[in-house]
Amino acid sequence: MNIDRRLFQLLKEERTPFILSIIAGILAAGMLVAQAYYLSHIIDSAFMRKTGIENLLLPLGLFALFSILRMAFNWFSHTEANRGTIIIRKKIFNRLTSTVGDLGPIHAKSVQSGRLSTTLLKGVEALDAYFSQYIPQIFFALFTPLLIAGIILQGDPISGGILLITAPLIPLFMILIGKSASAMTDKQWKTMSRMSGFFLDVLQGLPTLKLFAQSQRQHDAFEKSGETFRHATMNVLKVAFLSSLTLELVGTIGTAIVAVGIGLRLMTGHLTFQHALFVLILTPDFYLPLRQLGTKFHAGMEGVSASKELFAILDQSAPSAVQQVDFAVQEGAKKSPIHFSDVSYTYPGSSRPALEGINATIPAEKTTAIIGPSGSGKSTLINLLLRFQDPGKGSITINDNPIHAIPLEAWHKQISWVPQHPYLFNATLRENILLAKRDASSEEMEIALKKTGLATFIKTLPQGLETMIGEEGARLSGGEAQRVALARAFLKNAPLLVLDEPTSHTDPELETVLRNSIQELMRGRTTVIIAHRLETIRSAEQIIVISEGKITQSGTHDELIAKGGFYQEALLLQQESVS
Ligand SMILES: Nc1ncnc2c1ncn2[C@@H]1O[C@H](COP(=O)(O)OP(=O)(O)OP(=O)(O)O)[C@@H](O)[C@H]1O
Repeated sequence: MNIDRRLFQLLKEERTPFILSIIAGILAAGMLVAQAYYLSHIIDSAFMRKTGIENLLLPLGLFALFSILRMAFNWFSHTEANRGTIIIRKKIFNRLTSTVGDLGPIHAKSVQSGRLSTTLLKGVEALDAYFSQYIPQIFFALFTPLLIAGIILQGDPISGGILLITAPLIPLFMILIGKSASAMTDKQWKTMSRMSGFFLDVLQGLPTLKLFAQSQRQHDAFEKSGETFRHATMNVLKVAFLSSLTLELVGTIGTAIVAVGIGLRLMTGHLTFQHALFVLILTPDFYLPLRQLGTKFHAGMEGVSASKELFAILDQSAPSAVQQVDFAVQEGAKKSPIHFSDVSYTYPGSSRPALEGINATIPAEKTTAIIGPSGSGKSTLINLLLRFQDPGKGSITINDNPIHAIPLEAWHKQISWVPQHPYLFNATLRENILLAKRDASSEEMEIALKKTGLATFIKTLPQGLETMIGEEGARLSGGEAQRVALARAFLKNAPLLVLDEPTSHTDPELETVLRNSIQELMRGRTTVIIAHRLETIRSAEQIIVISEGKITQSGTHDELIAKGGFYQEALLLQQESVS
């Protein structure tokens, strides 16, 4: 993977602002030469030839004009480069978020969230210096010295020759130092993203660490990780300073040689004062873009290192949609059963399938309860139905269409999902509920709140529906969060309902509210529920028993009781625990 080529590809897609930036930068270089010419002319006329002020007015005016123009071109050049960079940043961020979205929550869970967020936010930010500074500087470092050398060569071949001989030393040193700088910046970036992942992990697991008296150990580990990062950063800085020093040295020595040469020829009368001054003014500006290229190279390096992780995300192919069936025209789909035909799924990196040879029919507008021991594959089955992952083998069809041929958004519109631990955003309660239907009317909202028993709870909140509920719903109990998820499902009013029945709420009053809400929600919908309560299981029109990734039993409550096996045993256990 050639990163630079891929970054250039991004640049090519948004080239206009960069072309404008480079043209403006080149015009600014032209203004610089004109400025130097008029400055040397003014000084020569005023001090050597003692010209009257009236004859200096025009050159002074032109000098001021070129100075203003140079500033304007430089400003425009920076603005355009920044504008282009913002467009690229936005584009790459959108591509990344849509790839992460397409890869689904299973992929997001499999990577450290701290590391992922560092890559998405800081990684994209790190591209700034690469595009807005380093790339335009490559062109300025090529063009400006050539322009200046070309002009100096015409009137003073010796100075021009010195410039042309010393100039290549700068890129040469840059290449030599750049190689080790690149490896060090890579290391620094990797250490930083690893440290972010570790930090978030520790932060999220702090209560657990405290309970197991492990917080000091983690603190030490974090300190060690910080030290590694400090070390990596110092190494990068050392190389950057060494590089600056070398480039400054070449520039200064080159300027000094030109100055000595000019001085000698001035004394022997081989050069006019004005021309000598003109060359002396321009010489530092000959080296400046080359030296700046060195500095900007180091600033851009972080972007190159970050882009390796960014492209690694973009390269992960999202599950492919075979043939996009227009779900909108599939009117009958709402009332159609869903068929699982020989479905198998193995998690990436796992040697054992989580589901194997699943054949089942989910009847339309009826309730199917999924039961089975922990780790048997219930959630995996639900994830396949939700298309968080696609089956490795076999197919899931509705109305004769494989569900993965339906556009993902259209499929998700048909489903309400109520997980065990619903995700709540750091927003108001209203915003969290309206996530299901942005344009819900106040009547719809009222009904959803009433049906989930949230209406009474909201009255106890200081700001009612406008109360901020904190990150991951920090201010809500597990039961309240579940009710928010149910309210979302009521608002969405989708024909397919996928539920993971709550297990952990002991308050009998709340349990009755939740159960009644769920029962009402299930009415008239195709429901798949990972069921834990006897009552829910018993009232389901179909029960599917999963064990070790396979369907071991299916049927109604009475049928399964008659057959014996896991269902009957689990039922007996539950009854015993209740009594
Ligand atoms: N992201 C994952 N990567 C690898 N293996 C996984 C992943 N998620 C689940 N598994 C494995 O797949 C199998 C089925 O897991 P699944 O979560 O579907 O079980 P479950 O029946 O829902 O369990 P529970 O009732 O405890 O929630 C288990 O062996 C589990 O270890």
